[in-house]
Amino acid sequence: MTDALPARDDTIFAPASGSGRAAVAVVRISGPASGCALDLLAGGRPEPRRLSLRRLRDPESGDTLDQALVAWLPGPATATGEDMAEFHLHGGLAVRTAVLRALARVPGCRPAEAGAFSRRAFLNGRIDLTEAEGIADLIDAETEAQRVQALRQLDGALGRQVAAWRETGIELLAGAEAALDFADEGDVDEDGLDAALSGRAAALRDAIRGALADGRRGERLREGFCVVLAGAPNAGKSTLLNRLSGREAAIVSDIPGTTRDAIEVRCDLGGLPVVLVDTAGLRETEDAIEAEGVRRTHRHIRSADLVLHLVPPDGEAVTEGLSDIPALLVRTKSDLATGAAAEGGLTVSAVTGAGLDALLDAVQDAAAASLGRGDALVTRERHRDALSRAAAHLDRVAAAPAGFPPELITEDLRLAVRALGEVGGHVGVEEMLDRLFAGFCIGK
Ligand SMILES: Nc1nc2c(ncn2[C@@H]2O[C@H](COP(=O)(O)OP(=O)(O)OP(=O)(O)O)[C@@H](O)[C@H]2O)c(=O)[nH]1
Ligand SMILES: [K+]
Ligand SMILES: [Mg+2]
Repeated sequence: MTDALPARDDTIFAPASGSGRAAVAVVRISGPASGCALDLLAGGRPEPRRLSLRRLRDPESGDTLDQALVAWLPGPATATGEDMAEFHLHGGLAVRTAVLRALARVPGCRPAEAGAFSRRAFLNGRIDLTEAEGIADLIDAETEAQRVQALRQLDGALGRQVAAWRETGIELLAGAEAALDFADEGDVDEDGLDAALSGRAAALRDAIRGALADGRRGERLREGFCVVLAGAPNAGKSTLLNRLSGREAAIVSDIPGTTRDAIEVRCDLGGLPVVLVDTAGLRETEDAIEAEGVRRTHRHIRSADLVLHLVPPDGEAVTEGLSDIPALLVRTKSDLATGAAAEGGLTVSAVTGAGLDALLDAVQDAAAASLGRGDALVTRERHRDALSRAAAHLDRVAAAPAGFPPELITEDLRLAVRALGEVGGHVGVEEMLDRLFAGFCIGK
């Protein structure tokens, strides 16, 4: 899997649960001194992989720190691949602080930095990079669809697929290198191999490009579907934002030009993450600060997934800069509207609440169409970049004309395999080639 790395001889510990007051707080330890920490604090190592009740004592003073459930998890079949221990403490701040202070005095133990447990799990080959990212995303998941997507990645959906593609790439590379080595000896039919090779490279390229052609919905789901509220000053943008988010996030007044800085509110719409952005009203203005606000509004509009274009009863639609972005016309302040209803769009009143459910349904539908339900393979720009490079190299192999220098073909295959390896964090190609060549039977 990963290249051999020197064993880490330090032991790390950290609270694994939140920082507030709670019934239980979990402290995890990983590294060679984990067992020693149990010896010193809990009077010994209990039966492995079972929670046992122990009195925890300060190793120096002998004072009781807590009555806690402790677990002894000898490596390497642990989350990090190292010896581990867990303390399930009473969740008060003073208990936690006392135990962490005692652990810091165990020889070889030190507090963990952020992500240190997952980092060790990766370095010890327990998880690949995509699974590490899945853990991070699962912890950050705020909505149901994000949870599903993170769990799928943690489960290895992306890692396994890319590993299979990489395996195919390595086979192609091994075949091409063998052809290169033995071409002059007449053992391998070079032309036959070329045709098969370019066909297989094209198939691999197509599979990768197929996964990339997903409308970036995995990335969008991590970031949230971005809905920008735009329109003329006093159209009622801030009032609508407050109403939709259920809190007074933005200042509302009857003075046009109230909002200058964009205000973002994250919300959960039927399990989908949506970011609502209130913006400065669009108009020509002499006020330098408001003008900067308007420039920012245009920037937000350009990066929006959906624009809610708000128009009050007496107002006109602002068209400038809105043409290429998916937009929904929203007629505001319907409680004030007199005369015939205007044509087109949705009609709402932030004051009476009329039309808000229909508006939320429309936004949710747009978000669902754009985000999917967490079944995307690619969830980060990092994956997209590496996979795109792999596909480009395979494309060159597939398109190479007859008689193309075989050294260049193998180089492109090597780079494709390397790019695929980056996704899971496996970059050492040589050792895999050695293994493959060892079983590669050409009789030499
Ligand atoms: N009657 C009624 N008044 C509304 C409604 N929505 C907003 N208003 C009023 O319209 C005025 C402007 O509202 P804002 O929410 O500040 O408008 P805005 O679009 O954010 O304005 P700027 O930030 O200046 O661009 C305020 O006095 C609001 O109380 C509504 O649905 N009905
Ligand atoms: K206003
Ligand atoms: Mg406003």
